[in-house]
Amino acid sequence: MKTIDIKILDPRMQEQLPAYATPGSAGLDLRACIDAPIVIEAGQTVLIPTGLAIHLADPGYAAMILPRSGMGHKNGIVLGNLVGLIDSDYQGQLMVSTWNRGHAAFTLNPMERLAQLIIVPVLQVGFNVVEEFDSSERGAGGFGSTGKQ
Ligand SMILES: O=c1ccn([C@H]2C[C@H](O)[C@@H](COP(=O)(O)OP(=O)(O)OP(=O)(O)O)O2)c(=O)[nH]1
Repeated sequence: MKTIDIKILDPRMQEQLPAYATPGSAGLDLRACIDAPIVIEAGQTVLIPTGLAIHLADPGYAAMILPRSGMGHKNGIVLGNLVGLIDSDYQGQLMVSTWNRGHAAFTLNPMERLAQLIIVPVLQVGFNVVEEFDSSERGAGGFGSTGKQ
């Protein structure tokens, strides 16, 4: 398993570093490193610290912050930026833009599992400017152009 550098910015995270819940898990839970419960009103977005910083260092990787399914589906707690993209050279604290898209206030408790982090491979590309592309079966068709079935 690849290892990456991590800084523990909040001592409470010492005992609960993100870990894969099962051998097949893709995501690492991120916790709300807050000192007291925060009430997030319906429609409100708040930036929540995680107490952690990572440095992927390799431009062939990125990290993404995604909602937790249960929090999103049951409580309407998703991400204000929909997906958080963590650059390989970012060394600051991982922050979770937390959006209550639901219709009721939600109380976020200290150290509650809030979102999840996945590490993904990334391909950086250069551009080859052309006038015409080589032809392809799809061409410019999109947005349902292949029909409903
Ligand atoms: O949910 C997020 C999204 C981003 N970041 C951090 C890591 C990322 O590498 C950095 C910049 O993010 P992004 O490039 O998406 O932000 P931007 O609004 O385009 O600002 P910048 O000009 O800093 O790139 O902020 C987080 O901690 N949480």
